[in-house]
Formats: sequence, structure tokens, C-alpha cells
Amino acid sequence: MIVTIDGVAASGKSSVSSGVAQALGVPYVSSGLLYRAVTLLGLNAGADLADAATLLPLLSGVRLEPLASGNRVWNAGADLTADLHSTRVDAGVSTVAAIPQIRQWVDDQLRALPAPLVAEGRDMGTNVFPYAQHKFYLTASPRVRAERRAKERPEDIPAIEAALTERDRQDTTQSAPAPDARVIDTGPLTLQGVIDTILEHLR
Ligand SMILES: Nc1ncnc2c1ncn2[C@@H]1O[C@H](COP(=O)(O)OP(=O)(O)OP(=O)(O)O)[C@@H](O)[C@H]1O
Ligand SMILES: Nc1ccn([C@H]2C[C@H](O)[C@@H](COP(=O)(O)O)O2)c(=O)n1
Repeated sequence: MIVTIDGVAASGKSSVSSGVAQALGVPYVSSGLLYRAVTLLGLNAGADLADAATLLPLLSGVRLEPLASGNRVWNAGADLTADLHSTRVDAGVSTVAAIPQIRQWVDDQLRALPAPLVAEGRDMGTNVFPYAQHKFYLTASPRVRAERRAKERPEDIPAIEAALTERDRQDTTQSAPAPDARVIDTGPLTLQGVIDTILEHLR
């Protein structure tokens, strides 16, 4: 069984996927973490984030560890995970995610993983696992998402909201919900409420 949970930036995809995966006793995979890892390695190398030819050679040692409690990304034995949610990675990741060769590399990593699993991102239900049995799409207003994210970032709520809105705009191409996805507005729901809503549908 494959469950896909797509949605806009900071809509709760990782937290919800982790909760659903733990309830089901299966791993979850965060595709965004792979795009973030490419971005971090590119930034650290001083690379042009729009240049596939410079970025692709940096990825030979990158490995995603899909734990249900939280994914980790490794590069040649070094754990990159703690550095993947910085403001500078947030600002560069949409440029990297627009490169077709990088998208292909991410898709190949994900499709190599054995089912059952929960996969979260933007195009899990439309492109990577179009045959998934259960598809969900999370939304919430930019203000609600910024208020939640403000607990994790040093910037104030208006600055976070502006950055989220810009990232939504840049990610539009790959962010449409699958026609067969259930769209859930997480704004009025607690985190556990969203997890329970999905588990209810799965039953
Ligand atoms: N329904 C909810 N109610 C309250 N807080 C929530 C809810 N869903 C998620 N959160 C909180 O919002 C923040 C963002 O959630 P999370 O990181 O899971 O989103 P995401 O969609 O994976 O983000 P990104 O797109 O940046 O990777 C976290 O602090 C999380 O705990
Ligand atoms: N399937 C995916 C997953 C992610 N992206 C891009 C777009 C996001 O801005 C960025 C980071 O993802 P997040 O951590 O916000 O889930 O990666 C994508 O294009 N496709």
C-alpha cells in the first residue's frame, strides 16, 4: 500500500505523514528533504543553484533514511538533517526543484523504496506514485502556516508569510492536487485532528 500526502509549504505534510505512518506501522518518506539536501550541498559548494551539471555530481553519496519517526538524509556518512530547514535552504530550494534532472534523481530515489510507505511532497500523487491507493492534499491559509512556522524560525510572522507565499508561487507547477486526492484544510484542525481524519479515511 502507498499513501501520498501532498500539499503547500508548511501545511503539515511531514508531521502528519509521520503520525499516519507510525499509526500504520510503516515508514514515511519526505521528498522535500531530498530537494533540500541538494540545495544545501549546492550552497555549501558555492554552486549556481539553477545549474544541473554542477549539482548532479554532488549527489553520489546522498541517501535518505525513511524512518517513521522522522526522516534523515546522509551524505557520505555525514548527517545533513539538522541543516535542511534553514532560511537559506528555504530561499533556494524552489530553484533547485525546478530542474528536470534533479526531479528525475529524486523520483528515482523514491521509486526504489519498497512499499508499504507514506510519501509526502508536492507531486507524490500526481507524478511519482500516480497509482497510489490513497491520496491526500493538505492546505491552510498562508497566515495560519506562518503562525505555525514562526515557532521554528527566527523571523517574524509577516516575513515568514511572505516567504511561504513566494515559495508557493515558485512551486505552482508541481503542486497541483491529484484529481483523486482528498483535500483537507488543516487550518481549523489540530495536528492530531488531521492525522485522525486521514486514518478515518484509510479505514
Ligand atoms: N494541524 C496543525 N495544527 C497545528 N500545528 C500544526 C498542524 N500541522 C502542522 N503543524 C505544525 O506546523 C509546522 C509545519 O509542519 P510541517 O513541518 O509538518 O509542515 P510541512 O508541510 O512538512 O513543511 P515544509 O513544506 O516546509 O517541509 C510544524 O511546527 C508542525 O508541528
Ligand atoms: N515532491 C516535491 C517535494 C518538494 N518539492 C520542492 C518544493 C519545496 O519548496 C521544496 C521543499 O519541500 P518541503 O520541505 O516544503 O516539502 O522542495 C518539490 O518540488 N516536489
